Amino acid sequence: MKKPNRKQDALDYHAKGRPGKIQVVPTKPTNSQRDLTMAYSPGVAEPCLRIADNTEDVYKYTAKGNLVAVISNGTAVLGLGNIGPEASKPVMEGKGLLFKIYADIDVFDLELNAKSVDDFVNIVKALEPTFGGVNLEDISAPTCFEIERRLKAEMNIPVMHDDQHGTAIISGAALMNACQIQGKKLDKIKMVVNGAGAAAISCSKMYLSLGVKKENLVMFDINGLLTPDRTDLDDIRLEFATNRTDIKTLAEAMKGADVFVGLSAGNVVTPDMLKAMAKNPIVFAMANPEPEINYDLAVAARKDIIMATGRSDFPNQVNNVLGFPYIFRGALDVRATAINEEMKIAAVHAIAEMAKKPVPEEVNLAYNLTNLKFGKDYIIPKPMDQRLITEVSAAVAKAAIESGVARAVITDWDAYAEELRNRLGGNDKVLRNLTSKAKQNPKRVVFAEADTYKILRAAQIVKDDGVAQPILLGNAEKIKQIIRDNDLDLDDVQIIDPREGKCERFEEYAQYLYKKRQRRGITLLEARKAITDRNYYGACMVQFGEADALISGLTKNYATTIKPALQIIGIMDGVNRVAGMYLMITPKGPVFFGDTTVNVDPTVEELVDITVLIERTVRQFSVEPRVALLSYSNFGSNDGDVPEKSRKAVKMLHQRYPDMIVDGDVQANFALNANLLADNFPFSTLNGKPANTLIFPNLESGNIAYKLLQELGGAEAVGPILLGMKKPVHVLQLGSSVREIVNMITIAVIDAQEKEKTAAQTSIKRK
Ligand SMILES: NC(=O)C1=CN([C@@H]2O[C@H](COP(=O)(O)OP(=O)(O)OC[C@H]3O[C@@H](n4cnc5c(N)ncnc54)[C@H](OP(=O)(O)O)[C@@H]3O)[C@@H](O)[C@H]2O)C=CC1
Ligand SMILES: CC(=O)C(=O)O
Ligand SMILES: [Mg+2]
Repeated sequence: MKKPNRKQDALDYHAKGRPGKIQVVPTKPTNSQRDLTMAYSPGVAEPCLRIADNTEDVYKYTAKGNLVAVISNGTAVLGLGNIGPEASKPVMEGKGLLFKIYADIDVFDLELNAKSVDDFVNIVKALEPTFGGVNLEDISAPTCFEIERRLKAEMNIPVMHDDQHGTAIISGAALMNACQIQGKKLDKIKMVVNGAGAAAISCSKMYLSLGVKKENLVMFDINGLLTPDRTDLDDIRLEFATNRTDIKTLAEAMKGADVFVGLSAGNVVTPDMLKAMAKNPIVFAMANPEPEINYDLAVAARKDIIMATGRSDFPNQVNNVLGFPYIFRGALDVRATAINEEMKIAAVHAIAEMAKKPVPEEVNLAYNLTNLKFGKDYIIPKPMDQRLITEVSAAVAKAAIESGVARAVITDWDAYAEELRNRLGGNDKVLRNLTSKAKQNPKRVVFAEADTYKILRAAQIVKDDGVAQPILLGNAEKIKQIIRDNDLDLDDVQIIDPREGKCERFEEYAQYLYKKRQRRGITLLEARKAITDRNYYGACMVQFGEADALISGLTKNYATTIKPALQIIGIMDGVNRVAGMYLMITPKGPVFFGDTTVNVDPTVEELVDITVLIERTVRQFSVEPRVALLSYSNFGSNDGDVPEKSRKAVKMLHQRYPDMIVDGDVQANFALNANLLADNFPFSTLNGKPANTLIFPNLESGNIAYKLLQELGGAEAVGPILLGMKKPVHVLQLGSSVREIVNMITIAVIDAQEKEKTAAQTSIKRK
């Protein structure tokens, strides 16, 4: 089978749109002359003078306190080696991205042309006024040890070489837990460490401090076993030299070993080596991107193994990503002058303990798993576990205070935990959760416009990700040509050409349409012609259970696309109309908008129907709906047909659905600002939190609002999500991007899952 072109995907991911992965975003208003006067000269002079009087005020008036420098010279980039500072930049930008999404820390990545210790140290030291902390990254041993030692001694902000200490913390926690599960004692285990670089040395020191005995640890570098008689070793490595004379090779060392730790290079360990290890072995193959031994090979070699890698695509990802965002978060929040041993050990224990607690459902969902629990395949928490920020950052901050390196004190730990949770926002999380939900039960999705590159590209992505099984409708030759021209891996995907005589279901579908519409003026001839239209054919496939969902609309207008689906499939029982909704991913979090696509000027009853449809669907996305019916007035403050309509609809909703959190008429700013609402309208049933579901009084306002937000507010629009159809049909916006199509396919799969669930419940009730 042809391999999907993932290398090209990775290149496109970095190159498309604005090149790279991060940008700088102003945090203050900049929209008037007055704003600019304050942001720059003359207003900026005021904070300058305050800071000149009291240097500590730099934390008060600038971004320093939340700004970390990720600094590398490119000499040991992942396991790729000394590839230079420019080539290390994607990794450092990636690290910046992770700092931001996991701990809301801003990062400048700095790639230095500085190989010698002196050059490197002088540059970084001079940067102290700018940053709240320094994360050294991918600097090779032994230079990295001296660089870090000097910077820690000579700087007054936290400095941490993450490959050393981040890795030591995470793998230390993993080792403690793995030993507990395998019934091994840290002070008894026999350990083989492959690699004697930054990560391996520092991890080994951590293991010794956790109880591993030095005489039970042997270490290898590229030239073999570290022994005292080797003349090429510096003092740091000589510390791990062994006097054992019975072993020379890695294979020999592995015989009877309890634990293998790899921080070296990919594919240097064989299944036979694992077979020679002691009972219940522990293998951490942490080289990136290729582990020392492939995960599948390792678990095939030993049934009793605990196997971990640095990668996210296998169980037990032992990777420093689990630590650095939260360690720096805790250190910054108490303005620590250093990241000391106490803070590191606190992080080890916080991470290890977290793995033993029950796993929140959203973590299972995020990883497409059903029952993650402490055990061989779950020795440490998953990177997407949102408890990490509260558990690890708080533990680190506490240890900083207790060990005397904090310059700020936290007393209200509950408030701090809430502050940490609020830092996470909820944006990409919603999309990630939707993808995970879709992957749990992928569905067959038929594409009416499969003869376009964008659709095929999206089909490739959802197929690769296990979100959906695509079915391609269209001219088979043309589709195959596009697949070939673009090196796509869709050869094994079903292609159907709906032209007469080219597919077996054609006549059956034509007869079905004819029967449904014969009293609405259609002839059999016309029905046959209609079925050659892929929107009719696709709708029939869904109606007849040959596909679970239909996606169309990329090249045709909305009305043309939706009409065949309405004729063939029709609307849901108990529902009076269809409606359209968008999930808007805004800088302040996700908000649902409706009706944005179908009903031009709904009556009060229609507005009630639309609200109910939307409220139910929002629930299906695992979000508790808080619904506001918007207008230009607040709870009767203005007369007019529009506010009157929203008001009446809310009254009916309150009567018919007393449990629904819904209110209106209300202006958008009040609906979205909980404080403003509480101050002015304390009686509102929306009080407490901002609304997350906005119902517009008519199509005009809904459509204009979402398009404005998309174009001017930088929001991502996921949709239009068509609600109320009997079976899943979703209509793309004309000219949607591949990302938008992928999002819609995900929505369609979830829709199919939910409809399947409802059908099953209905059939149980009937029985
Ligand atoms: N999972 C995680 O979180 C992390 C993983 N890593 C991974 O660990 C590896 C090392 O990183 P780092 O310590 O920063 O880099 P360094 O360059 O500092 O160290 C690499 C070490 O590996 C040794 N080595 C290379 N090839 C072999 C081999 N075939 N057999 C034995 N030893 C070998 C080198 O030997 P010599 O000294 O003789 O050159 C050196 O001691 C990388 O693959 C990196 O991706 C690093 C940090 C975190
Ligand atoms: C994960 C990491 O920091 C590395 O592989 O270098
Ligand atoms: Mg690294």
